[in-house]
This record gives sequence, structure tokens and C-alpha cells, in this order.
Amino acid sequence: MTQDELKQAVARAALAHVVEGRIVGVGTGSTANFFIDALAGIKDRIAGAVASSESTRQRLESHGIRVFDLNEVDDLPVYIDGADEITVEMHMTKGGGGALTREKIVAAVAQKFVCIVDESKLVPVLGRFPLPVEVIPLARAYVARELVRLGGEPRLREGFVTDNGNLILDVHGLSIVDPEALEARITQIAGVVACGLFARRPADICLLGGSAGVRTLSA
Ligand SMILES: O=C[C@H](O)[C@H](O)[C@H](O)COP(=O)(O)O
Repeated sequence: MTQDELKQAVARAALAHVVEGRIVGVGTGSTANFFIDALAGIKDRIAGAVASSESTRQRLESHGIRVFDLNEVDDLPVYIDGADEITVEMHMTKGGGGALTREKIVAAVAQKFVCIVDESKLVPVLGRFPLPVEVIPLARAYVARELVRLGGEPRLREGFVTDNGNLILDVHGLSIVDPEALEARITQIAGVVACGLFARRPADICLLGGSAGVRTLSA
């Protein structure tokens, strides 16, 4: 199977976690896009969706799925999204598409986070994928210096502006031995909006697509 076929398989499997008659939280990226396309097939059985990015909002709406503002939603049973890396502890690196901040907010509201990935994303330790950090433009240089002090090599994502009007520093070479501590440490730097580590709010389950089919993992 190709990587896209594996992504499609986990996206379809995620439909089983959508709660009928309720709003579903929807992530961003190529795997989430396959999920949106699958969700269109059951759109009459859900109340609508909340989107973690403008691109996701547009894709949902193009399928005729009603998109709610998160501020209108006080109870979200499930959030479904991809990841750039995930461990068996359900810790993730996210933000390859630059949507990490809104993803983190929607994930925080949701009762359950279902991560959908192909098997190439499962890693023993996070860190091969550069860690995205969203920063306020004014703080770019300061935050970059602080990230160097933490042992990383931050690189500005050239020509990219987030949905929130901010910049992304992709941090290479970090040793992520304690993801929760590092997430807290980076988030505390003045000017950081969010860091792409999802360890303090890990996934609840992971649907992992491989050549033998879709496996369900949980911590
Ligand atoms: O900002 C983007 C998100 O965190 C994505 O969920 C992540 O980059 C994975 O994307 P893809 O499914 O395209 O590999």
C-alpha cells in the first residue's frame, strides 16, 4: 500500500470514533484531509465540526459540513488529527503544516484525541522531525536565542505566516528525553505562542495504518 492509501485507511477507521448528532473537532494536514473527505459521507449524521485551521475550515465547508466557531462550543466529544511523530506514550510532535496552536486549543477542549497516522510516524523517541514553535514576529530573534540555549538549532520557516499572523521556527537537533518538561520550558519563553510538542495533552488513542491493516494503540 502507498502512504496515501495508509492515510486513507486510518481516516476511514476514525469515523467509528465520531459521535452521532454531535460536533467533531477536525485537525489539519494530508491525513486530516482524508478524514474530512470520509466525514463528508456521514455529514447528515453529525451536527457539524470545529476546524483547527483555515484550510480545514475551507475543506469542511466545500463538502457542505457546517463549521462552528470554537467559542460557540462548550463540549466536544472527540478531536481527530494527524501528527508528524508519535510515540507509544502517545506523545506527539505536530505543526508540520503550521497549525499547531489552533490544534492545541481544539485538542484541549476535546474529551478524546484520536491521532491518525501511517506507521512511518511511530518513533521510539521524538526529535527526528524538527520541532515547530509558533512565535510572535517581534520575538523571533529572542526566542531563537533561547532555543539555541536549550540545545536546538532553530530555522525560520521562510515565507510562512500562520493563521494567527505569526512565524514558525523549526527547531532541529533537540534531544527530547522528557517531552512534558521540554514542552513546558519552551512554552514559558516570552513570545512563544505554542510549541509543537503534545505531551501535556497526549493523544488518547492512535490509529496506526500499516500494510497489515489499522492497529489501535493507547498508552
Ligand atoms: O500543522 C499540521 C499538523 O500538525 C499535522 O497534523 C501534521 O503536520 C501531520 O500532517 P500530515 O498528516 O500531512 O502528515
